[in-house]
Amino acid sequence: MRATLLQIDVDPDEKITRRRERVAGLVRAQRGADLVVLPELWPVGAFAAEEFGAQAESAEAGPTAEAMAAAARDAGVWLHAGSVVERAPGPDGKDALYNTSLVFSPDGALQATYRKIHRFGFDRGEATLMSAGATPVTVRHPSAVLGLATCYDLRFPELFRLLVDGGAEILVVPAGWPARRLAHWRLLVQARAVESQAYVLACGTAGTHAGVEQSGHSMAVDPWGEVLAEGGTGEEAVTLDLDPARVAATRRDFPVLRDRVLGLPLPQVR
Ligand SMILES: O=C(O)CCC(=O)C(=O)O
Repeated sequence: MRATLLQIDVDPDEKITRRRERVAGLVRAQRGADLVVLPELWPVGAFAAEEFGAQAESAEAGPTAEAMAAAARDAGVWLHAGSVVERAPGPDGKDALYNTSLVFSPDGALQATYRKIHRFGFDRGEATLMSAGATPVTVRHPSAVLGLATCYDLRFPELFRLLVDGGAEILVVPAGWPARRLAHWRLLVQARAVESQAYVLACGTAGTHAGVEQSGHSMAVDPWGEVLAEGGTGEEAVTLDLDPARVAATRRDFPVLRDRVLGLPLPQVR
């Protein structure tokens, strides 16, 4: 299985309409890949909070969804199109924003959406402007089950446990990770692969937007925790071959997941 992570430079001087066209062109150039992955919020920029409202769109029929559906169809590839700022009714029926990932099959059909569960920013940015998703999502690709997570989700292993329990073999993580915490990124991507005994495909952005330098360093890690491919800091396509059968083989030969003990009580301070 051939996968390509498209590490996009989110340049605030590039118009979003232009970036959409450019990224669609990059996806179209990936004919022959089995899976193409884009980063988190690449149209607007993960830290461009002041633009989230103006750039919010429908996850099913917005300009990014339409451009990415067409690009996936033209290239004949499965496409994890990263995420967009989705505008949709919240649980109370009022207008809400979500950080929503989109996955397309090669016929251009939207196979899955995933609303980021853990919002980043503490009391600012995404954490205050966006609503949280509440549903872990897995997607059946012809070669493997994909488990979806987004950026800050990487810090929450309990989500990845649920994805593994849901059958995930390849964990796909679009991100807009700051360069300041590159060491955390590399460690967490590898940790999620080792503990899940799964591939992790983690696709970040390049460049600096809203004053936040992005880490780049998109990574593909195998179920043993080995880094198969890693990007630099600029825009680039990181391509690698992976063998989904290695997930079951690793879980069989080193059966850590089988040894989980569930339902333990909370410890009492003594
Ligand atoms: O957890 C981090 O350090 C970065 C997370 C982040 O940038 C995000 O989720 O957008």
